[in-house]
Amino acid sequence: MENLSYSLYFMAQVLLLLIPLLLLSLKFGGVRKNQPRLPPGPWRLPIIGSLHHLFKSPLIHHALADLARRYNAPVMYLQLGELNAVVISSPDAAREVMKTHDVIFATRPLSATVRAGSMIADGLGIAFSPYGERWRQLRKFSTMELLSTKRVRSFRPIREDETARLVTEIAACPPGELVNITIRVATVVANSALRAMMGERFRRQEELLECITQAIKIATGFNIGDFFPSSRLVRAIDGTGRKAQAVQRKLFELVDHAVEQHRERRSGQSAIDSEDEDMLDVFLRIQEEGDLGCSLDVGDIKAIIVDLFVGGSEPTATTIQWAMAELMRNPNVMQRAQTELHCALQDKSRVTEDDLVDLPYLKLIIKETLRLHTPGPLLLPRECQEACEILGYDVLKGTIVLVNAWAICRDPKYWDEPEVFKPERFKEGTTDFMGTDFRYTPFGAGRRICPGLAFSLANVELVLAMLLFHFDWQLPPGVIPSELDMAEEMGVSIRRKRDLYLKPTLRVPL
Ligand code: HEM
Repeated sequence: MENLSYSLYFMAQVLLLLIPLLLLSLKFGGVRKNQPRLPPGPWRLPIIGSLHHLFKSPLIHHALADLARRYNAPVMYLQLGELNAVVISSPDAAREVMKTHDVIFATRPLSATVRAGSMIADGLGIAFSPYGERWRQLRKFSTMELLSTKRVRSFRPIREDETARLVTEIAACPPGELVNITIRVATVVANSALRAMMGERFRRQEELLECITQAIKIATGFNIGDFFPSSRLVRAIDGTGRKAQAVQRKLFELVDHAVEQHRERRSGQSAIDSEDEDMLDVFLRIQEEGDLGCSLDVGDIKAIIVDLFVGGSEPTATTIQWAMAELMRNPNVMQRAQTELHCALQDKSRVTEDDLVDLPYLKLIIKETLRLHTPGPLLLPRECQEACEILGYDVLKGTIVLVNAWAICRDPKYWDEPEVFKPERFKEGTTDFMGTDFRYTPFGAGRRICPGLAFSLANVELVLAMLLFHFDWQLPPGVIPSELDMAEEMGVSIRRKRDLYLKPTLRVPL
């Protein structure tokens, strides 16, 4: 009897507990109907969310491509610490982000590392300025004054001089010696870019390059503080913010120094011919003339120069390095490219930029290289400024959006034999770099598309043409083409993990 009354009492307790739970769940069920329909994604842990899934590969674009495949999710939701993120892995979804809703996604997120750097106090430059009037003015200034076709053409003597120096140095190597292509190419691209930006007069070039290397390491490292922006403790333990600040300060001090050098030179001489101006000259002239329609202070100048140099040099160099590696792995393609060059140049002893127009196959090689080795595999992140829908899924305001252009460029749904290097695939059709074919967006698309396209391609085409015209190339002894190491490593762009060494044989002396 005692047991029975205890059981009744227990059941009554359970019922008493269940009724409110039932009511709550009914209420909760009602709310759920109005809850956002988030895209699918991997399971999450408390606090860190989906972060642990990213550690499955040291290359984040690989890890994200695997997850998107596993969850069959062209639009995939991830909770990265305190941040909401959505990863885009299909051309249709990419079109919605970079075309249909371009304005909503035209701002970039500012990570805790970037916020911590003094960058913000000095000016955000083009890449980090939020979408709006200020960004529009800076972008217009850059595209019309610094990176226009006319301006890029005016840097032609610099490019031809630097590439001629590269050929002379390689030709002077003892016969049979292996040449480190990775370093040679990185140097020629950095020197061309620095001369175009700051002229030949910049005396602290080595210091600047070292500082930029540091900045790249910090910006591309895995900084746990970036995922917990509200936690001072995590940021303090992480310590990246302090390092970023120190490097940024040094970087800006060096650019300040270059600005001073330019000011001194300008004050001591009459107007510089527009053809002879480097980018800093253009900045200072426009600042003096004051006809930009907006203020341009030294902070802006510093931030833009750093943007252009940091954002532009490494992707340009890695494109050339990957192209050389692919040509060594594909001797037929190499032979065809060299035949095209020698036919187009006939008896000439050097390549000039005028010759590049007659090299359609070389241009196909560059396109194919940018497909297989998309330098910015996740483009540059965007931030959702207003809740919206992508392929029927809700994307919340403040969500970080990553477009996995690398995964789309290697997806067999959109490319025939995607892992094979086949420049001919671009022969037919109209796919170009302008971001209108969302299967292929190595330079991004929409309002934020890369403004350095012409500047970059001018370098890639000339350096490649010179290397293939003046030399024949062999792999190191014992390495066969199909076994050439193609491992990747994360930098500002996806670069080769190990340097590429090749043996040159001089074919056409300069
Ligand atoms: C092969 C070489 C290059 C590749 C693959 C590349 C790729 C990209 C990509 C994917 C973006 C983001 C686009 C988006 O969000 O839709 C970007 C932005 C940018 N790139 Fe490049 N880039 C290259 C070279 C350059 C060069 C040479 C410069 C300058 C001299 C440059 C300057 C910039 C700047 C300033 C932005 C930010 C634009 C903005 O936010 O409005 N890039 N680039």
